[in-house]
Amino acid sequence: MTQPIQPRLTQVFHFVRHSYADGVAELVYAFDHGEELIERVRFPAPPALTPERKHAFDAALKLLHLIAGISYYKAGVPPKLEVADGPLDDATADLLEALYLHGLAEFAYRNGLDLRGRIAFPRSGEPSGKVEAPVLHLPKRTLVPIGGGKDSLVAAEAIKQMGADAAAVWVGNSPLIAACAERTGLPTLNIQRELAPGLFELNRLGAWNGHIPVTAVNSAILAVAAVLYGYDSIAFANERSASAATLEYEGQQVNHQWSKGFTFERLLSDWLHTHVAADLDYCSLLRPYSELAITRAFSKLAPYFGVFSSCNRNFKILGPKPADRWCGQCPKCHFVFLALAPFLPKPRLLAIFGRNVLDDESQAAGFDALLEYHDHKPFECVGEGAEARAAMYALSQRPEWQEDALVARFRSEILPQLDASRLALEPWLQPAGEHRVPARLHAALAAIG
Ligand SMILES: CC(=O)N[C@H]1[C@@H](OP(=O)(O)OP(=O)(O)OC[C@H]2O[C@@H](n3ccc(=O)[nH]c3=O)[C@H](O)[C@@H]2O)O[C@H](CO)[C@@H](O)[C@@H]1O[C@H](C)C(=O)N[C@@H](C)C(=O)N[C@@H](CCC(=O)O)C(=O)O
Ligand SMILES: Nc1ncnc2c1ncn2[C@@H]1O[C@H](COP(=O)(O)OP(=O)(O)OP(=O)(O)O)[C@@H](O)[C@H]1O
Repeated sequence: MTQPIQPRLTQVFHFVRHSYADGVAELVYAFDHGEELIERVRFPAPPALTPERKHAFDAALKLLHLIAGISYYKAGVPPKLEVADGPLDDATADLLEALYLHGLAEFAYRNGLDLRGRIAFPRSGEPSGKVEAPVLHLPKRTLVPIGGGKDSLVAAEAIKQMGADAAAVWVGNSPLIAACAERTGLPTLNIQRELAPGLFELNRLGAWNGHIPVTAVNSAILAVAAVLYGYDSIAFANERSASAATLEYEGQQVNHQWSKGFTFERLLSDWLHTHVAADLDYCSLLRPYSELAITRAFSKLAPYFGVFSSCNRNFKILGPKPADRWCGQCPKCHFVFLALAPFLPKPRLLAIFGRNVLDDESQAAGFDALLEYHDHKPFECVGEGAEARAAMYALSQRPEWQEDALVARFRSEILPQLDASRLALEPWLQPAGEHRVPARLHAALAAIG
């Protein structure tokens, strides 16, 4: 019998092989000479792959193998990476090294590790990355990923408003996401993802564990899906605030949401244009918008109020799910409550959450972190500190909120220490900054503002 492997003591992480047959992709990894770790991604009702798309499909699948490996690599972070397929061109290695370094920055920070200089994918020395991949004449339709929260529903409604041909797509088996996707009224596509069971065993044996950039994994899965089913665009719902770091540590920015940020969006969209198809666009429809602009847009989408949730406790793979859609205790519950409050009648908001989080003194520390008051922003998908302060300030000026415990505390204790000229809500509602939304979807972008 082979001895179980001690992940933290391993020397090499192997990208062993990947394959695809009958709608099932198998992604295989191993540490040293340990047992194979096999992740499976299941694409429902797969159409036959046309010969014109085969090359693009293989390239997208290979990237998925390399990106999804991050869940397993992090268990041991060994010094060497080996790719059985052979070394990578520079553009591919650059993309992966950026993803593994920055996408695991929170993981490294919280585990007291420094991954700088440690992550090197084997390189062939081939520059590539400049020449466009062939045009595949993909059908003009859009995959709209649904995450169960407000952001993707705002994006889905904007796409519907412009009358674009689109499907609501999600990865995994969350019934909550399924209910949101169905509520959009768009055709749906549900892709299943099974992590290698061996990962949970490695965790039990004391593997390194922590946050991974899951949006990158979902993005790579959807790139494969776009080629397989025929979609020319993938329109995520990643907001402008996602590019802002959670904290800075020894000169390195640590961003919980790195793979939701604009740097990753640019890297992946360029890579897809040069390695998969010149007419496959990857973008975020919400990139120019702050969280507050998005919550304002969402406040008009009442049909979703009874089905959506941004509370990530709903989306755990293992263990029990919370009894309520909103746990009311976590940073996401705190932030979404606060960010919706300026735009919804108070009774409506309390009905969504089933409680008044801002009138609960036991949640003070959580809100302080959101406001970056005596703490840094939480490691979660929440807006910028200045954005949270603007929302809290707006509530502190409104009679219906002023007396609630945490708003009253803000008025008396925190507000006197702030520069009042920087607390206006209005500037946060204006679109700003770069985006990668292709021209044919610009009408959807405009529908949000
Ligand atoms: C749902 C959640 O927040 N999970 C994070 C949590 O995981 P936990 O151990 O409490 O339970 P499970 O989710 O059931 O995971 C079990 C173990 O499986 C491994 N794992 C899971 C998914 C995956 O894609 N890769 C994995 O390796 C991992 O070892 C788990 O322990 O804590 C974990 C450790 O900090 C996080 O890794 C789990 O986060 C999930 C990957 C996840 O889906 N998180 C999203 C809700 C999330 O954080 N989204 C970010 C997007 C950031 C980005 O750049 O993409 C956001 O919304 O800001
Ligand atoms: N399981 C999933 N399958 C496909 N896409 C997903 C999944 N989970 C999240 N996403 C997508 O990743 C992006 C970021 O997710 P995020 O959780 O920020 O959005 P959300 O769930 O729509 O909104 P909220 O910020 O309220 O949680 C969104 O485009 C979302 O649709």
